[in-house]
Amino acid sequence: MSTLEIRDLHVTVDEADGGTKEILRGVDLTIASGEVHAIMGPNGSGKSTLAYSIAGHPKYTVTGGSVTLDGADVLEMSVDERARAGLFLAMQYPVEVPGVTVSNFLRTAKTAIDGEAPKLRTWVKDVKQAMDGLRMDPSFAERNVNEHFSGGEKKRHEILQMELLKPKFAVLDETDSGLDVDALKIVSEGVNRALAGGQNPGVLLITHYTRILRYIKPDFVHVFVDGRVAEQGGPELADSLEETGYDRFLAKA
Ligand SMILES: Nc1ncnc2c1ncn2[C@@H]1O[C@H](COP(=O)(O)OP(=O)(O)OP(=O)(O)O)[C@@H](O)[C@H]1O
Repeated sequence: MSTLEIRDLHVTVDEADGGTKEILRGVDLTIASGEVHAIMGPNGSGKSTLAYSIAGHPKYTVTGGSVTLDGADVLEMSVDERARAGLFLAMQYPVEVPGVTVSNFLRTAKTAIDGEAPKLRTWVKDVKQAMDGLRMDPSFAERNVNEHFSGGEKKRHEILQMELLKPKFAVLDETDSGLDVDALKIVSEGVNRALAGGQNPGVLLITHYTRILRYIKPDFVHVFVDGRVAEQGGPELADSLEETGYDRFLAKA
């Protein structure tokens, strides 16, 4: 059983004109193994900034608060130390890695995270099984990471990574964006397989739409407004947001 704890997190970003802007203004969130937490909120409320801050993106400066994984200070860790500690972050805009195939990338990542190369025979089987589950053509493994990937291919590739790297905690930023109805189901099934797998990960799922929550059942829903959690509840909160929108939170902010 692991816990990812975010306490009173404040984050600023450097703006192009040389100024700084505070985006996260005191985020509190605790995620335990096996829990799915959905974060919903209006555009620009800071949801992706939270994901980037947990990932250690250099553009975002933590000015206060803490992020700990089983008590260890995540903010003190380098980006690769965070991955080795068991954090996985699937970003809204993944970068292209020309010259590195999906197959090489996955094996290198797995080796770096586990501290030893995976046994070839089981690894090849695991990759094939995960790709089959996500209905990915085997030729996909020989393509360069994210190069000319369609929106749906990027999302499948992220979930493929999550299934194979077996993190303790996964932050999925808009995994549902750009997916057709069939792909949404396939990708959600991949997340559910990872949730049911031995690692029992905790998941932070950033989304605009409740449709993905029909497939991936959240234990908690957090409404993110103006850089902090404005309200939390169970899955029924997502349904009420669908009907009422964010007006009542924006009025308070
Ligand atoms: N690197 C950056 N430079 C300048 N401003 C930024 C940067 N990153 C985020 N911001 C600003 O911070 C605010 C929060 O952005 P963020 O992307 O975290 O919101 P979001 O809730 O994920 O939005 P969306 O739902 O539209 O994806 C926005 O006003 C955005 O313009």
